[in-house]
Parts: sequence; C-alpha cells; structure tokens
Amino acid sequence: MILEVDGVDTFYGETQALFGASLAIEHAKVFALLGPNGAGKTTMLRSILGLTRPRRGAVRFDGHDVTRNPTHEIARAGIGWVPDDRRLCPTLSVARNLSIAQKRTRFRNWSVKEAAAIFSPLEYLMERDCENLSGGEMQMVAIARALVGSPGLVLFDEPSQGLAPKIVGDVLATILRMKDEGIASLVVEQNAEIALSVADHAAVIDRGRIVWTGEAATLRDDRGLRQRLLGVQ
Ligand SMILES: Nc1ncnc2c1ncn2[C@@H]1O[C@H](COP(=O)(O)OP(=O)(O)OP(=O)(O)O)[C@@H](O)[C@H]1O
Repeated sequence: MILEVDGVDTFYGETQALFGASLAIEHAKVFALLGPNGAGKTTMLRSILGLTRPRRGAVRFDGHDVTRNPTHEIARAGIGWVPDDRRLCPTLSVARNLSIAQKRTRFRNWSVKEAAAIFSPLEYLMERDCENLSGGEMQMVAIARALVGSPGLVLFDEPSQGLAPKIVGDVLATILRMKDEGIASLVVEQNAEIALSVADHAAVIDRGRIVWTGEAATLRDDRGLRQRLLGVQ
C-alpha cells in the first residue's frame, strides 16, 4: 500500500469531523472518495497532509508512520496536493510557480519541462503570471506543480469543480497518465460519475464515517447501490 489511513478521528476544536475513518490505497492505483457536502472529504485530505492533525489513529505513507510529521515533511516524502482553490502564487509566472515547487523524492523525479508537457497548452503559458490564467489553465498548473514535487501519491480535492467538460476530460486523462507513470491518486469528488470513471477503488463517506469501500466498478455498475449510498443515479 502507498497510503494507509487507520481509524482516524479528526476534530475542528470540539467538533468531530472524522470518526474512526480508514482507507488504503495501492501503489499506482486511483482511489475515489465520494460523499455529499460536509461529509468529511476535505478533512480526510487535511488529516493525511497533517494540516488538521488527527487526534487518534494513524496515517502511513510508503510504509512510514507520518501521523505526527509536519506538513512540509509529508510533502517532501512524496505526497502531492491539488487543492480545490488551486492556491497558486498569482503574481508569479507559471514557470516560477513550478520551479519553486520542484522536489526530488524516491519516486520518479519530474522536471518542470516534463510536467508542463503533460498539458500541451502549458508550454506556451510558461511566462504568463498565474493571475492572468483561466480557471482551466490554473487547474493544469496546479496539477503540474504537484508533478514537479515528484510524488508517489497525489491528492485531488474536487478536481472537476468549476471546469468545462473538455477540461474535466483532460484532467481525468492526466490522472490516468500519472497512473501509467506509477503515481497513485486519491480523488475526492461530489460528482461520483466523474471520479468513478477513472477509479480502481472507491469509498463513500457520510457524516465523518466511511460507510462503504470496494471496487470502483461495483459502484459504477450497480445503480441501486449508488442510489442508496449517494442518492444519485
Ligand atoms: N475549519 C473548520 N472549523 C469547524 N468545522 C469545520 C471546519 N472545516 C470543516 N468543518 C466541518 O467538518 C465537517 C466536514 O467538512 P469537510 O469540508 O471535510 O467536508 P467535505 O466532504 O469536504 O464537504 P464539501 O464537499 O462541502 O467540501 C463539516 O461538518 C464541516 O462543517
């Protein structure tokens, strides 16, 4: 397993957001974490990254317990993050946003050029300041920035949010390209259909509890199960 989250309880102050939540992601596989608004999907990503530290339970990445490690060490170990609000440095160029994020890890090491080449338009935007990019272009830069961190696992928070269908297709194709390169992904989505179209495994979270986990194909093919777990067709 590249990632194991084991019985995690996470709180915001006194409010508990995750209750004994567990999931396991295999090397070079795509895992979809699905669930409605407020279910705890972002909190799961924050718990993995150490941004909101679990009060109980453990997070193991690549065989090492990282539960108490600072966020920058967790990133340096090879976990990339594509946040829903992108978080690029707006006044810096695309090239600079990528070069400051570059890291070497024990996984495949990506150059800025290689990461930018994953989306063809990026190569032509390298000198553009990030504040002058479209939403779709910002998402491409955010993914390329995760890649130059040379990750073994990338966490995607609602990657389809606010994007045109064509761009969503490009993002999904990139997740599969990354998988071919040996990179696992954890895709957090409210849109089950989008995430399940690329996922190998999936889990459903509801009010802070993992209520189902299994093969993505099972959820994809069983409309009744999807309806029962997610309330969608
Ligand atoms: N900073 C915070 N302080 C207090 N409670 C929070 C905070 N962030 C999230 N929560 C609460 O924790 C619970 C889980 O939120 P979380 O953002 O993880 O859900 P989510 O599944 O990602 O939802 P969404 O799809 O709307 O982003 C919610 O009840 C939310 O109100």
